[in-house]
Amino acid sequence: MGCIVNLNGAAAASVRLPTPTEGDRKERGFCCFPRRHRRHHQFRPTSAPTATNSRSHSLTVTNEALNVMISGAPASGKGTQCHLIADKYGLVHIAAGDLLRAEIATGSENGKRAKQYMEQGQLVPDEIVVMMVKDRLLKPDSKERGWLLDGYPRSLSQATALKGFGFEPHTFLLLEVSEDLLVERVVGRRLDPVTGKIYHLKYSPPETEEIAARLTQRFDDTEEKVKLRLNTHHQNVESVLALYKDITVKVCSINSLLHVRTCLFNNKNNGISNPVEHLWSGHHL
Ligand SMILES: Nc1ncnc2c1ncn2[C@@H]1O[C@H](COP(=O)(O)OP(=O)(O)O)[C@@H](O)[C@H]1O
Repeated sequence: MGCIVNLNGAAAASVRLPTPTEGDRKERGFCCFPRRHRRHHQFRPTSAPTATNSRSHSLTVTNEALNVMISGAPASGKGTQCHLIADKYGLVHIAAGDLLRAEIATGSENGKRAKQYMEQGQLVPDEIVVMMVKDRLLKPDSKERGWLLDGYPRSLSQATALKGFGFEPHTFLLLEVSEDLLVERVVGRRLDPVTGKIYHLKYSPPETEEIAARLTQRFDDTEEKVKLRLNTHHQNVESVLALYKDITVKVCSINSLLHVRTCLFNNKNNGISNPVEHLWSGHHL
């Protein structure tokens, strides 16, 4: 079994962690980091250590920050999970799509080129994306706090490029949701440009007429474009997985960190042992 890490943040790397009992795991949501990456992490807990079991194994303190990659199809719940995970561990959330949209907003040549690909639901060429992500990962906050890289890599060449620059994740999270559900979520998804809140016309409608009137839709959130993006996603994820297979954790249809923890805990041999499709309510995009 890999290194046990409590995703509830109840134990810190600066203490000797108890070996969790079965009951501990169920109650507090432990997850397993794959054996190959039984590295020494410095996790930043959100609460004080509580466990004082004498049967202990140690996590040596180093200055190494936690580095996580997360991948999932459009509307698979990545945004929600990223917010929760980054918040929990104090990680810098770096979303490739956000970096690209920011570039588009500057009106630069790279931004204009990127937009053409994004409108087609295609991957933006590596020469634009790779350097953008690399530069962001090199910023001091990413190095100091650790990072949660969202939506990158989406191809083997992107993964290999990042590896070549010396960036390696400790774990690769893959969210898996059925295609029908994804299309429905994407097509009904709306953004409130004032608050930044995401709504769904059917599952999570705006609270007032005033909010409803100002909602916007992402230019690539149409059925046609999401299907293109889904195809691209499925084609590319397999090759990326090949590179990270030893550190991949698959998570099915989740809508809260609790469910991520459940899936992480139940993950065995990189397979899916706890599909929680029924837990998905569709209310959290
Ligand atoms: N790593 C990447 N490589 C190439 N293109 C990307 C990458 N990440 C995002 N994009 C482009 O930006 C678009 C929007 O990405 P994103 O915001 O992550 O939304 P989604 O998860 O819905 O695809 C993608 O459809 C793609 O065109």
